[in-house]
Amino acid sequence: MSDTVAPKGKLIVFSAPSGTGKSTIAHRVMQRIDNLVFSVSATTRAIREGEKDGVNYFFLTKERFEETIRNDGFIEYEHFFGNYYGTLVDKTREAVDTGVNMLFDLDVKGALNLKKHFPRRSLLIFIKPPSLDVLRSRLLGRESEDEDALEQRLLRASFEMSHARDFDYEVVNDDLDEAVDTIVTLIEDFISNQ
Ligand SMILES: Nc1ncnc2c1ncn2[C@@H]1O[C@H](COP(=O)(O)OP(=O)(O)OP(=O)(O)O)[C@@H](O)[C@H]1O
Ligand SMILES: Nc1nc2c(ncn2[C@@H]2O[C@H](COP(=O)(O)O)[C@@H](O)[C@H]2O)c(=O)[nH]1
Repeated sequence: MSDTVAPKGKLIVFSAPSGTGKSTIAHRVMQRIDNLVFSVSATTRAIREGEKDGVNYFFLTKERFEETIRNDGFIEYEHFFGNYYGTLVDKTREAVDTGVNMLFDLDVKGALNLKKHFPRRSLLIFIKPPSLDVLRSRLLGRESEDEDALEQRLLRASFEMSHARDFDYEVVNDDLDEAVDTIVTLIEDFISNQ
């Protein structure tokens, strides 16, 4: 898949250490911007309370995920936190070709890979927590992980933070309303100016 045939849709990518608030911000941003559709990734991780298959993720078995890898079904995929996560090629191609703007929530490697496929069509926004202590308390407050899984996520945070400068923009999610306002402006400018 390449960027050279002037596809119409734009790709907006959020990355951040787990627990920073990407999903929370994504939800609010989608309420404010028309023609912006969330890219539903595939994953092998267990479904969380309140999540729905096909809405938050396509929840696949490891075997099904690996079959999809063999069939070149992912634009990008990564393995971390003991699970696979990947962006489905068909869904992305369809959106881009039909002029739909998509919002992605990807780890840093996935974000940088997607940008390689769509260098001019993608906007990478890195969302930072105010501090690692705040990140820990947000993850604790979410009550979605056991202690081991929480420590795994915090350990990976410094790796993710080390790539912040590779992104087009960095935004701190301290005050949620302010972060959302800033990000909405960045996205609206990007969508309208290119
Ligand atoms: N600005 C903020 N101030 C205080 N709490 C926040 C803020 N933004 C998000 N939160 C809370 O932090 C927790 C983590 O947020 P969220 O699930 O959106 O993170 P995430 O980056 O999407 O994590 P993951 O990558 O693990 O999916 C949630 O309980 C959310 O309500
Ligand atoms: N490279 C990719 N990373 C992805 C994708 N979908 C989600 N993610 C990232 O996974 C972590 C953990 O998510 P969680 O739902 O288990 O908390 C998060 O940081 C996402 O950004 C993907 O398709 N590719």
